Amino acid sequence: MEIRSTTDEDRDVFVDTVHAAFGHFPETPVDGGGLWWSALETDRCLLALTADGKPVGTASAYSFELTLPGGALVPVSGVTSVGVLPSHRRRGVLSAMMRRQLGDLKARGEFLSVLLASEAPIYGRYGYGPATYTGRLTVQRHRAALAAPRADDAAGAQDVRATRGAPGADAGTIEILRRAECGEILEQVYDRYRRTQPGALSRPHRWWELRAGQPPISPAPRYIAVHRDDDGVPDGYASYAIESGALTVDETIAGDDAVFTALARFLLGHDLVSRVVFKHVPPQHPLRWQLADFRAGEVSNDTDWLWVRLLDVPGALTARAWPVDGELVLDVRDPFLGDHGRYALTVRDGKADCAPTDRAPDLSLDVRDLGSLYLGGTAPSTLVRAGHIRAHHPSAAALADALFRTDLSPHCLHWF
Ligand SMILES: CC(=O)SCCNC(=O)CCNC(=O)[C@H](O)C(C)(C)COP(=O)(O)OP(=O)(O)OC[C@H]1O[C@@H](n2cnc3c(N)ncnc32)[C@H](O)[C@@H]1OP(=O)(O)O
Repeated sequence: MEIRSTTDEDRDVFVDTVHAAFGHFPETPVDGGGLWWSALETDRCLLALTADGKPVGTASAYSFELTLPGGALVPVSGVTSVGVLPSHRRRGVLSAMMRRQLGDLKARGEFLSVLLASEAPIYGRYGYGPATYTGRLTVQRHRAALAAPRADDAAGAQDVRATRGAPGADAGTIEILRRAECGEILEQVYDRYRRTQPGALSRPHRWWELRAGQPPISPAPRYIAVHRDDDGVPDGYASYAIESGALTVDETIAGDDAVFTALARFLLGHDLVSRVVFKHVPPQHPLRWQLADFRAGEVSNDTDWLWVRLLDVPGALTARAWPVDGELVLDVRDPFLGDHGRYALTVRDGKADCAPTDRAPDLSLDVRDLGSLYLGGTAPSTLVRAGHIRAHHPSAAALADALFRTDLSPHCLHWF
């Protein structure tokens, strides 16, 4: 079997092979763009071919920027379009492609790779661990009143007042636009948002230009509620559609919590719908707590989203910011790439130094588990309790929890 990168001439073969691997028939072109294949970077696509030249496997990667805890923006590969024809599965084609791809990424000097997994059992063996999580919040519209905030209530004991639809309750304005009327507003608002949100990925201009991906990028019909601040500057949007009595929100992008609340209040106030479904709500999002009736919101589709793979442990650990000072010795195994390293992580004033050491380890872990911890979305103590990470003394897990924690939970809602 041969694995080689593609050229522009291979594009149709590559896309046909991906479709066949996923059990789809070839797509007919969509008027005005919208094929997410259009954003593929040909030189980052791999084809696996049999000895007689038949294409049987595909893998690719997009060039994104990832926001780390503390706000550093780093280049990452967004692995995608991974597929093997049903006729050639379980013969090691994927493993061969992953080995080639990880080698290529390291050779490019990248220290992180990310992906969205079609099935959870596939990618742990290649060193990827689930690192961000997401869910869907469904709110019954007739129970959707938001509670008034209590933080500034000096008495501290007043009853919750329902404020749904209360005029002037939120600062700024909301305008409903059609997708085609939005110009570059969505791209600009999204870009400002993702730079401050750990775990968020850039959406390169090319994606918006080509209308690649899912709403609100794609040409699928959607209403867009654009929020503007008191100076008229757009600082949030929600993309949504109404069908069969349900208002479904693809994504709510907000510069801060107050803008999110204003958009949520607007969406929850719609007549003629029985429920409002917010997709991509991260765990512990305050919206659930803002409902006057806590049980009016039901969380479903609670699942992993972004998986992270460290390609260079010191490079990755020194790139993110750290919330407290401390020292931790990590013994990290990377079975797929045959690597093993022991590192002293020393954090001072938010920055880490990470150097090889032969000191006794605090934690022993697989690189996939380090991927899960890296963005702060998974507590080390959880993986110790699960039996995946070994803590060598009683205080190791608590120390690691304090170090890996982030002020803002990581979240990613880009689909690729
Ligand atoms: C980032 C993305 O693009 S996600 C999309 C992934 N693609 C899909 O889901 C499309 C449909 N599925 C496929 O195309 C294929 O089944 C693939 C790509 C998932 C696997 O390709 P294969 O060539 O069969 O994998 P390969 O033979 O290299 O398997 C390697 C190991 O993974 C295991 N494995 C592969 N696929 C799966 C799976 N879906 N579930 C559980 N284990 C799996 C194999 O059993 C094997 O285990 P072993 O090393 O212990 O023997």
